[in-house]
Parts: sequence; structure tokens; C-alpha cells
Amino acid sequence: MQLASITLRAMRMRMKAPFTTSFGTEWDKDFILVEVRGTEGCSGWGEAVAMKAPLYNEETVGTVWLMLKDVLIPLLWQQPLGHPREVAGRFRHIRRNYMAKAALEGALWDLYAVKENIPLYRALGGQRTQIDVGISLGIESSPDQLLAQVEKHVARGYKRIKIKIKPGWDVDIVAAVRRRFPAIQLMADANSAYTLADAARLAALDEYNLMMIEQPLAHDDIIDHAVLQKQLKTPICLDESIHSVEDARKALALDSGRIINIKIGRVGGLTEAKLIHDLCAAKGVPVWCGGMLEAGIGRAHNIAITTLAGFTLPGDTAASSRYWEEDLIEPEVSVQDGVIQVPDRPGIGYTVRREQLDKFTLYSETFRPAF
Ligand SMILES: O=C(O)CCC(=O)c1ccccc1C(=O)O
Ligand SMILES: [Mg+2]
Repeated sequence: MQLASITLRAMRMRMKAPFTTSFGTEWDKDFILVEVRGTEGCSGWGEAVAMKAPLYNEETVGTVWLMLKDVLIPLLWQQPLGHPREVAGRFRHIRRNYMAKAALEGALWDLYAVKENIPLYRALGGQRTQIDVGISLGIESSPDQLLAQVEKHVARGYKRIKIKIKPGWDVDIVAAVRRRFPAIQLMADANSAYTLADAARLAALDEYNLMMIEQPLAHDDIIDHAVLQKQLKTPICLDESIHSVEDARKALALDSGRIINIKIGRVGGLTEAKLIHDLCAAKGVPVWCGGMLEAGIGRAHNIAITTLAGFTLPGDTAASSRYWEEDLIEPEVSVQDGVIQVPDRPGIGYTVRREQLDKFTLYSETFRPAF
């Protein structure tokens, strides 16, 4: 793969509504887009999912920019790349910075698929032509407001409802949602808001037939999660704690959780995401694709990875219109009866709307190989 240039864009897009988790409220979405250009003029696109502040993990929009510019892009210029699956190896000696790596690797996978004239999901070995999706609903200012959100999205056909919990917004809220919607597939995500001292409170959730409880304990823990899992009937799903297939192997060996949320950005890219998928498939552990409130390009990558056979549970990839007045891609991601039709066009399968991109670009910089 010959590269002519790489352009980074710092983006800011206003969401339709603020999104609140146990770690805070997000309204303006700041993120970085990566465009890799081949020598024949084709482009591949990637989206970095790091937030403005290090609340979900340690990366930020600022650290991603720095890593891409000073470390990762220069590594690409060193020698030509044969195939995008080599990118992860090229970056392996660089510690962490998974979201920065994933954004660049994703753009290279897209460029590769465009040049091969095949859909990205096919390049990854995906088979599904449609995927089931759920939705992640943030913390609201009252239980009634959350119930209204649940009602609205159940009516739209989302196959699974995830609600965010934190101390003080947990058992009563889950009980209220379950009382009103006895039959829906329901789960809760704590974003690391609890400790083992809360085990009894978390065990009280066993009564409500949740599909899983996502990341109840610390973002860097797999030991306490294993202790907690023994006290719960509800399966634990790990999100923040898993950054690699090695992390996944260790967590499954300890029984720290029985389901894994795979986020491409959190694990350093599509290649590592696929390795985690393959490990879990071999062990009969269900996986699903998480979300980071992505705009269209990140959303398209999530759709592509979800076509792998082991993604047996509905993920968090909701419709563009759940987040944005107007997305950056054409067509937008649409959900009908809880299903997304996977686009069969080359690359990510959606067209990037450049005029729309320019509207939300705060700053951009282009890098070229030095000869
Ligand atoms: O709708 C989405 O993209 C998923 C939203 C979500 O749950 C989330 C959003 C931002 C950061 C972390 C998480 C999470 O899965 O923990
Ligand atoms: Mg989560």
C-alpha cells in the first residue's frame, strides 16, 4: 500500500441531547478524523474515539493528535505496508495509546478495502449482511424521563436496552424499568462506579433478569471482578478492563466476566478486535460491539466488525439520528426494527460528505512522507 498523505482533522459536533454516564455529561463531541490517501487518489477514513478529557480511559483528543503526529504516522513512513493486518505489528512496541492506533489502522483498512473494491466487512471476514442493534441510554434527571426514553426506543424496535447506572441511580431505576417492560432484553452499565463494598447492592440486581452488568468495578481491574462474579447470578460484561487479546485471555481464565464488549478504539484497532472475537468464539464467550458516541465514520467501522460470526449479542451501534441532526456520511446509518442493513459497497460502505466535514472541522494538518 503506497501512501501519498495523511490528514488529521480536529472535529467538534454538537449532539442532539447530552449523554450522562457515571463519569460525567457530554454534549459537544470532540474527536479526531484520520484520512489516509493512496497514491492513486483513493481515501480511507478512521475516527478516533478518545474523549476531550480522560474520563473513560487515559487518552484524550490531545494525546491522540500528539501520538499520531509524533509517533504513529512517522512509523508508517519508515517502510511500505503490504497489508493492513501488518499495522498492529508496526505499532506493537509503542505502549498503549490504543485509540490513536485504532484510528490510523482503521483508515488503512478502509483504504485497502476501497482499493481491492470490496466492502470492509468482507475484508475482515464478516458474513452477516444485517446486524441486530441495541441502544445505550444515559442517566436522566428523573426516573420518568428515563422510562420515556426506554419506551421511545423499544417502540423503534431496538433489540436490547442498556441503561447507565451509578450509586444512587441503580436498583430502584432497574426495578422501575423492569416493572414497566417485563419482557425486554435489558442490561446495565456502571462505567466503573462501584467497588467490592457494593457487592450486595449489585447482587440485588439479580432479581431483574438483566442480560449482564457491564464494568461494575474499577477500569483497570480483573481481580475484584472475579470475586464479584462469584456473588452474582447476572453475568458480568467487561468493557474498560480489556485492551488486548491477552487481557481477554487472562480475564476469562479468572472468570472476571462472562461476556466481552469489544470496542475497536479501546483495543487498538480492527486486527486486535478480531483476535479478541476469535478467542471468545473458541471459548463460547459471547461478544458485542460497544460504542463511544461515534459520528458516521466510527459507526461504519463498528458495523463492519459486528458482521463477524461471534458478535451474537446486539451492540450499542444505534442510528445516526439518535446522536446527530446530520451525520458526516451518506446515507446515514438507519435502524429498522432493531436491524442495520450492512452496506455492500467498497470500504466502509458509506460516502463521506466533505462539505459536512468542513463545517465541523476546527483544525486540520496534512503529513507527507519525507523523501
Ligand atoms: O451509544 C453509544 O455509542 C454507546 C454509549 C456508551 O455506553 C458509552 C459512551 C461513551 C463512553 C463509554 C460508553 C460505554 O459503553 O461505557
Ligand atoms: Mg461501557
